Amino acid sequence: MPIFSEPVSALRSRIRFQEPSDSESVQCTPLVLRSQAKENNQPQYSASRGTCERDDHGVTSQSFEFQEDPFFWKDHNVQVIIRIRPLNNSEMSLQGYNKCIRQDSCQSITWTGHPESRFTFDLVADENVSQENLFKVAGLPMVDNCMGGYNSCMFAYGQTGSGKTHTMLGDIEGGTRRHSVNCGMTPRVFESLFSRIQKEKESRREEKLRFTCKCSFLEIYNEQILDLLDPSIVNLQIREDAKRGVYVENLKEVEVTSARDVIQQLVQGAANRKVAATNMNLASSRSHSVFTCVIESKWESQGVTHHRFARLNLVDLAGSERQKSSGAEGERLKEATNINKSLSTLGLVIMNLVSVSNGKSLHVPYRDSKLTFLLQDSLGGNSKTSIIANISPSNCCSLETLSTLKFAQRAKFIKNNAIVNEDASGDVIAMRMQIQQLKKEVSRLRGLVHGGAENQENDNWTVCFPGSPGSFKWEGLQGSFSPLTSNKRGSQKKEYEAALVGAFRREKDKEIALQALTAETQAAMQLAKQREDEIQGLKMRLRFREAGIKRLEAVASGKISAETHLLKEKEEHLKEIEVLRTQVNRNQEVTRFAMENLQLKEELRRLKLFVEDGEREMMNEQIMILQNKLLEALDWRLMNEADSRIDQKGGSNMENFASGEANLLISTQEPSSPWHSSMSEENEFLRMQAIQNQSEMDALRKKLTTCLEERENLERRVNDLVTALEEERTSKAMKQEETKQQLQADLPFSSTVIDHRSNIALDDQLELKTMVDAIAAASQREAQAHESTVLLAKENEELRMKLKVLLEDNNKLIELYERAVAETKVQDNSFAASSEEKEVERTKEIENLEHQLHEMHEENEKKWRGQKRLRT
Ligand SMILES: Nc1ncnc2c1ncn2[C@@H]1O[C@H](COP(=O)(O)OP(=O)(O)OP(=O)(O)O)[C@@H](O)[C@H]1O
Repeated sequence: MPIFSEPVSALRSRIRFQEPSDSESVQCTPLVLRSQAKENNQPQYSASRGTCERDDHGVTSQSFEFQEDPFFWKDHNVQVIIRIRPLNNSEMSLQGYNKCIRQDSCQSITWTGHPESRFTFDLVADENVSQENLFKVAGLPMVDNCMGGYNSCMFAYGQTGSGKTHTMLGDIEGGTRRHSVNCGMTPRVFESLFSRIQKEKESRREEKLRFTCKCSFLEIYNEQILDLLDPSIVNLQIREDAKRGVYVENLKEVEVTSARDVIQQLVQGAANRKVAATNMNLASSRSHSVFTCVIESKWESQGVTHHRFARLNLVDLAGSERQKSSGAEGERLKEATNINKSLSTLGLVIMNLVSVSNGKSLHVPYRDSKLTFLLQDSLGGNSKTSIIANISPSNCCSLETLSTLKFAQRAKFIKNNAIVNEDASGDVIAMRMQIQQLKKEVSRLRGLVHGGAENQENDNWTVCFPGSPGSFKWEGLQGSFSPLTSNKRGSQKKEYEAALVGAFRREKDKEIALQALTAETQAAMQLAKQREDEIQGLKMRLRFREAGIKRLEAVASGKISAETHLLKEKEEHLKEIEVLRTQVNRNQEVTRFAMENLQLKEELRRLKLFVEDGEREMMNEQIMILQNKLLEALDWRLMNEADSRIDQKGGSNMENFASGEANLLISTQEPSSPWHSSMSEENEFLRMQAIQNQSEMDALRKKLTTCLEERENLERRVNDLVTALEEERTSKAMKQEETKQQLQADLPFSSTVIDHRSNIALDDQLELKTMVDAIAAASQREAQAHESTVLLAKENEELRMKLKVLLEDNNKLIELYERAVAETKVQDNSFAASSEEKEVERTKEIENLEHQLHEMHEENEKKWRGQKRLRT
């Protein structure tokens, strides 16, 4: 029953608190009545930790105080609040008052399913918390943040029908909260904002404080951005640049000067929103809506024009839903798919942000959905973000509630880096000043490092951040500045310091390298000098030789005596020895060693420095970090693979989303995705197992053949023995016959003949005994053969059973494989085709094997029967 583009009816159902006559509406249950009673100061009775109340149905529940922490946003940039809505009619008719949650304190809640899980958040708002109370706790501080120049964002998350629109928009028909108790967060925020603006303007009149507020309202429907303030503009594009950051191109911006203006825009935009009836919600938002207001202020102080700005995003997300429960079909189903997909990306972004804040380096897939791309700054960026996770307490929504609680739990760990967006002067001037001051800062730090005096006077500088008009003035360590800018400044300072330390380290390295080079040059010069010395030595020796020759000539001509010559010779030899000795000392090899020694000394010195300066520890740390990164990458891969498998098993994406945490990892499943690779790996694994089974089967077949051969041999042997026995028997019978005949012929003759006959009988007896022994041995052998045949038959049977099990295994594998192949078929047709072919081949092969086995078995049986017959 689509209610599309019906502004009046859609708007009515959307922005008004459900009328009591509506059968599907959330009723003013006793709890709601209690909440109203509370607002009317009606008496309640107190429990130890909160307020204990009993409703008309006798159900007792505890109420806990819902109060803001005034210092929360000083130390935090992300706040997570759980809002429990009252049970509605259909839930009560299905599950009565049975609830899946139990609130334990104003911050903790227990999911009472199996196993019980306890969650802690910044705040838990039970069903008694009114719209006004929620605004005071969550909305007012956000207004303060915006006024202080912080980008702020509030988004409502939760399953369909959990109360997101009620929280963010509520009843806006009446205008502002003065008119309706159910008026939601957005109108209340703007009413408060404009009254603050008015007050500020009045109190700072002399500063010429001016405010400009521009608002826009968009929805992301089926991954398309539509302008709710101008529905004729469709499919808008998100852009990103250094100056404006992330923005929607051509989105209509309307200047607003009062809360009434804003509500007018809200009413207009809400009427254009895609709303439809589902089983879970009569007026279910089928899109994510983002209401943005940019608040700019300018004032003058001490001759400087200040410029501050803040972007306020109020987001009403579409609810996650299970097709089963929501009964989505056709267009609704397509919407639900897109909603769940973008919510999955949101979940993944949050999960990765949490990992990143834990020091892991992961890619955050902001661009995987329009929602996350647009909210990039609000998630892990420059923003103070409040997340309201809406849940239903009913047992009917147990799994969805658990899923929302888990999402909220993760979101708690997101770390944003919110800074005041303030600019004290023009960007260019500020940047020039920044460069100048940075230069001064560098020289100052250099001076510090080289022991120079610290120049405190030049310690003031201004930093401007590209991409936002914000800048801040560095006033030195003693300067006074907003504590809210100090975070950013601190991190910038740290970056500069890190860069500087890096530069100094490099400089130091260069100095060390220079020293090493100088040492090498000195050594080379020494070597050159040594060469010169060597040449000198050689020249000297040459001169000695020449002098020696001349002296010998003189001795030959008798000019000098041989004795004088020898003395002279001795003298010169001694000199030469001296020269050679010095040469040996300065020998090339020795020099090389000396140089090496020098280099080693240098290396040693460097290593000592390395250890002393803690460089070794640093490097170890770096190695550890790299190792951790590697492990994380592997973990991530494994996790993706596991999740892809879960996705596979869990069926459709939407059902998965509602049924647990794994749903948050569902990605677009592109062919190059980890899911695909894990499928291929699984296929590969199955293929390998099939191959292994095949080889095992081959081995068994071989064993079977050997067994059969052995059995045949044995049978042959038994047959031989049986034939031998038969022959023996016949020959024995023949011999006995012959003896008998001979005895009959010889009977009438003499006693010697009788003696001779008795001798023959003795021989015969001996022969008979030998034959009996032989027969006994043959029978024994036959019995043994029989035994081993029985054993072999048993073994055969076992092998056959094993083969059967293997075949069954193989069939199972083939089944698995076929399923995997069917799933990857769409992405890889060629692969599927080849898999099918292989499959057919394998099936044939298995059939063949079965056939062979059957034949072998039959053959065995036959042989066995034959043998049995033979034995009997
Ligand atoms: N805290 C609450 N107190 C009273 N009524 C509530 C509360 N929260 C939600 N409701 C009612 O529950 C019904 C569904 O709420 P709502 O439309 O805000 O859900 P939703 O989360 O925005 O759903 P969807 O994602 O389908 O758009 C509405 O009639 C709304 O008035």
